[in-house]
Amino acid sequence: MNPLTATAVGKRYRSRWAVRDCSFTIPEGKVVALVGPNGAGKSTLLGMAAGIVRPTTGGLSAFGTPTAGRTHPDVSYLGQNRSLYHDLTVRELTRAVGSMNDRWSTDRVHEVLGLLTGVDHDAKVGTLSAGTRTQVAIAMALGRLPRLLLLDEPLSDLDPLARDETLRIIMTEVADRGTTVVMSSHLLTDLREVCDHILLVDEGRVQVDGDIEEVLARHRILVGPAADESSVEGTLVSATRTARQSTLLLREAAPTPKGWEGTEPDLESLVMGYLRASRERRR
Ligand SMILES: Nc1ncnc2c1ncn2[C@@H]1O[C@H](COP(=O)(O)OP(=O)(O)OP(=O)(O)O)[C@@H](O)[C@H]1O
Repeated sequence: MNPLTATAVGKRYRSRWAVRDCSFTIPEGKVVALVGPNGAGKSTLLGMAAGIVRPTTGGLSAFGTPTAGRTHPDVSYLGQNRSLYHDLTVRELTRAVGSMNDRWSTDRVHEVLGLLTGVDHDAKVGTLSAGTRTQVAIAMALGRLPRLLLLDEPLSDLDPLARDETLRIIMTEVADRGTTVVMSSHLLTDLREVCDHILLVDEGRVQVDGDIEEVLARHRILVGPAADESSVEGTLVSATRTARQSTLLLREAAPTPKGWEGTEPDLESLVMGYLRASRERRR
């Protein structure tokens, strides 16, 4: 059973669609980079996957069960607001969250916290830095022993060292337990380290969905003379142009024409190309 399947799912807030007609399947054991510009619908999608946001149309299912209205027992979700009890100490929080979950491992929480630098178990959660709070929240999410972990911008308020620690914890979780992870972030270099699947959304719709290596191999960056774009074949995603030179991101490009230089994009240039296209469309 796939950890997550979306079938024509949509969410409308008043007259505006935040997510529209999204269909995709996340295969088991994948680490998925959920990327897209601000306001693309990433948090809304994750909220629906966690059963916290109710879809307007279509639906999502986790391990074959519709997610609307409740979080599947095999799913852990870390929202952007982190939702922790600030008046409890880390130790008390671990006990409190444990008492709310049927399946729970305090040992797993301690194991994760033990890998992090300087988390004081007797400190009140509200006194921790935002970055440490995020790490504590990830430890709580892992304490539920999830088979699917949904993380909404888990790296956003972490310094480089804390980001590295957190990515290692996620990688260890995937390697040891085969957990499927869907993680939204704008930090593409960090995502590239851990993710093997990309889901790129823009204006609420899925633009790119697939294994990162395969997706990159389906795209080309061509650099060549601005006056000679007619010789280029393929689906143009976006372009940057100067008076003399064009840089094009293409999908399903034909062989590189004479006078042009063709390379496979890296994740950053691929996503940048799609974001640029999105900005152009909005203009
Ligand atoms: N509770 C809400 N009520 C009304 N509109 C909302 C609500 N939540 C999200 N939206 C709108 O839905 C759209 C998608 O928002 P969402 O937060 O899902 O995007 P995002 O891709 O996560 O953005 P970011 O990268 O900035 O976090 C935005 O236009 C946002 O303003």
